[in-house]
Amino acid sequence: MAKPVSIEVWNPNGKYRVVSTKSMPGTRWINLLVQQDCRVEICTEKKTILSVEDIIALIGTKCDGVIGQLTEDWGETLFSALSKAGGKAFSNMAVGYNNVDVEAATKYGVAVGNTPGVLTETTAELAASLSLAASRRIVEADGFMRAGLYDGWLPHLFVGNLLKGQTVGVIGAGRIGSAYARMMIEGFKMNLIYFDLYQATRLEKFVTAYGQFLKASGEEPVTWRRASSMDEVLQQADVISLHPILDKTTYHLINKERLSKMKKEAILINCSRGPVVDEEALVEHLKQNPMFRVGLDVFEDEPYMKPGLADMKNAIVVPHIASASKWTREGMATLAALNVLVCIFYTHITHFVC
Ligand SMILES: NC(=O)c1ccc[n+]([C@@H]2O[C@H](COP(=O)([O-])OP(=O)(O)OC[C@H]3O[C@@H](n4cnc5c(N)ncnc54)[C@H](O)[C@@H]3O)[C@@H](O)[C@H]2O)c1
Ligand SMILES: O=C(O)[C@H](O)CO
Repeated sequence: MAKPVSIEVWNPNGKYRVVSTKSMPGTRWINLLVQQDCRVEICTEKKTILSVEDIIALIGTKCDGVIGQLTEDWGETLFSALSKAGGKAFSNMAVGYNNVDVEAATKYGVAVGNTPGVLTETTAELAASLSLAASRRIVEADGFMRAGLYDGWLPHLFVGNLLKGQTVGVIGAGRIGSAYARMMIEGFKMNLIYFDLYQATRLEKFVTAYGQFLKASGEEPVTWRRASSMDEVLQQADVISLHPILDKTTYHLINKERLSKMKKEAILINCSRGPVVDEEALVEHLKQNPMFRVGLDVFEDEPYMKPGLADMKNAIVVPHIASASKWTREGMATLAALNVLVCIFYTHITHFVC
């Protein structure tokens, strides 16, 4: 018998039972569920990452739908438990769903949802922030000031890279990759090179039009190029940002060999998923190339960092906060609740991951 898990309950007499494995920002998502006659149970256990056993205890013997988190392992065991409890719906509160086995969900008749779109700009803004922080060495310089080491202006003090006129490389030019590219092009007049399995037509049209606008204003126009291989991006770009999904094709997409193809003073940003980068190889590369810089929001063995990474001055590390704006997090919670409601009321839906 699994240990009971502490919960908070809304609308105790609701007809449908919906469980959220975490408290989520705002109340709109709770109100939406309550208005549709759901009893909402929110896990209040003081534990950041719930185990499969904890979630089985939360699901119990009757559960119509669950809102879960990217830190949880939604595979065969949980979908089988949810299905046994009469559950028809699961939504990840995330756009990435590499923690969800969609095939297993389909086998047990549970529809799966995710939360795309509402986090696009917020995530792209963090990638842009990390790009700026890395190029102008902001975190290093902040540490230097706080340590009381500043004793006057010097021509060589914290010299970084100018972004204007340089090339931004985007790997995975989907929603977030394209939004990031626009920020870097519009904001800093960078040229674009990108690699994706599909053509990013809207992005290309935007850069063409912006280039024409700049030219008409007497400025140097920006340019774009769709690379035929990822290596072209690695060799040519000054700042490279990773935005693909995590799957078999993108696991360790950046490895020792590929790092060696990048410019010595390049900047690498990862706001996608940790395992897209071979983090051990990255630590070694950072040690060998002090002018190479990285900005990381995600880690291979999250929440841990590979040995040595925390000591590297040329690395900026933040704890998976790319989608962490109030508007976005409330939007993700609302979308996750709507996903579950749609699946409870339209039971023929099997999956609609976007
Ligand atoms: N750090 C965070 O907090 C955070 C926030 C949001 C999203 N994410 C991650 O970002 C990912 C992308 O989100 P999105 O909304 O832009 O998704 P999206 O589906 O719009 O974009 C992903 C792009 O990657 C491309 N792609 C897939 N395989 C590829 C490959 N092998 N090589 C090159 N490109 C490839 C796809 O064609 C697509 O254009 C999510 O799956 C998630 O893992 C992280
Ligand atoms: O995939 C996602 O949505 C992020 O990692 C968290 O917002």
